[in-house]
Amino acid sequence: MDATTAPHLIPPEMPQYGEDNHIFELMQNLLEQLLIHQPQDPIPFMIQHLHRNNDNVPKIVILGPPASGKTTIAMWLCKHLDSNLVTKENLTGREASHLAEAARAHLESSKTVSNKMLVTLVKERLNEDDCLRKGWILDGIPENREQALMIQTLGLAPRHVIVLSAPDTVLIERNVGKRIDPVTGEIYHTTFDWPSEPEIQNRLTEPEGISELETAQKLLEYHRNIIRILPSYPKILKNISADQPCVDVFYQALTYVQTGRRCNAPFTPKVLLCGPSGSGKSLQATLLAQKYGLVNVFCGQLLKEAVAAKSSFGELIQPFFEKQMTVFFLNVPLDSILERLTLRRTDPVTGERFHLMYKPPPTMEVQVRLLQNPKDSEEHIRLRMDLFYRNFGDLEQFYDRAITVNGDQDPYTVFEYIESGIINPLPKKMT
Ligand SMILES: Nc1ncnc2c1ncn2[C@@H]1O[C@H](COP(=O)(O)OP(=O)(O)O)[C@@H](O)[C@H]1O
Repeated sequence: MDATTAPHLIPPEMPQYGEDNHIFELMQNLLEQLLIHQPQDPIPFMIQHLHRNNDNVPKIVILGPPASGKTTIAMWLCKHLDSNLVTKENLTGREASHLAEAARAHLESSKTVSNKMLVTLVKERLNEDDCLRKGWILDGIPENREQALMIQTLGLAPRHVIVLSAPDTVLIERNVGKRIDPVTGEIYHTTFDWPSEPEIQNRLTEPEGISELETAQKLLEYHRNIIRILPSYPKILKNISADQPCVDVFYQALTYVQTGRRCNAPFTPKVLLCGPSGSGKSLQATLLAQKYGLVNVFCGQLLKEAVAAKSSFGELIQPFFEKQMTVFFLNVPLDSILERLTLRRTDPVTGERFHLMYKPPPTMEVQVRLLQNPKDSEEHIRLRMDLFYRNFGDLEQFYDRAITVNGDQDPYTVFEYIESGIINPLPKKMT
């Protein structure tokens, strides 16, 4: 809708309040819970849910072939996030649960636990107080599509699903070296992760089913099932290569689960692009404005307009500027800027812009009439660049959350960086 013809003037503080306090997500979560649980009396249910204040606890599923490191990564994540690890083994091993007792009996007689039994155990566990308060990490569950659908129907929705992958040959070889500490449950490896304490070394046991043949059989089954599970989680999946050191896998998993969930709340990105002239600010701003329907405010132009109209434009837009903004600094070395700007030309007849290297004029006729802006001379560019960097020192201090982006690459790669920085503000700097 055209804001100037809207029947009411909506003060910018209103949507801003909603965004700052995550009102949309809060309401959406409440609605989701109401529809799943369908309480007789919705109001006390909503009050109880709000008091519990657990909408943001970890709800993570880790999937992957045998020996991809699911349990190792899940344990590390649990420690780091202070959450609860839920595995098939600890579900069936629970002492206090009649259901687990039945599952154990079943396991002993037929070597398997039915889908229904496993999912009911999952439901029982995830609804326990510690899982409600601190969240959960499901390791290797669901194992097949039937379980995935049953879990979904129960309203148990993970926020993040991580899929570890590695070539079968690596996994078969890796699994043979797996060892378990029977006291702590920690997982070790004869080559990759051997404990230094002799006491632990001596008590490590070799788990069952890790021979080459057994792992190969499990791998076959995994590949058959996984392609039918993944379509259940189209928007929350993250594939991570497990064929790299454990710590690298862990940090990628941690970064993923710590990034905010992409939510469809109406959200207005507020972005400030800084960089010397020629660094690609205008192009990136235009791309962002097109994709997100934003207003592209060219500061220079804005100031000119404000002066011309003698309006208090500044006052009007101030509330937008004072609030949190994501600030990106486009960093491009002087040589590239010189190449970009000194070869820039304008056609005085049509006003169209060309670049002698990247966008040459279509005909000789156009080429001979092209003009160069005097400001695009090397001397002028060096001066402006110098001025920018002298000022940028302050700017960076002022916006301590500024993200530095390498602007010396193709514009769509730069755009992807900026976009992911807006949607999932990362703690790390992207360079
Ligand atoms: N990225 C990795 N690189 C090398 N070894 C690993 C890696 N991840 C796990 N391991 C080792 O591989 C074995 C299997 O790991 P585990 O976490 O039990 O896998 P899963 O739960 O997927 O079967 C363990 O001995 C573990 O120490």
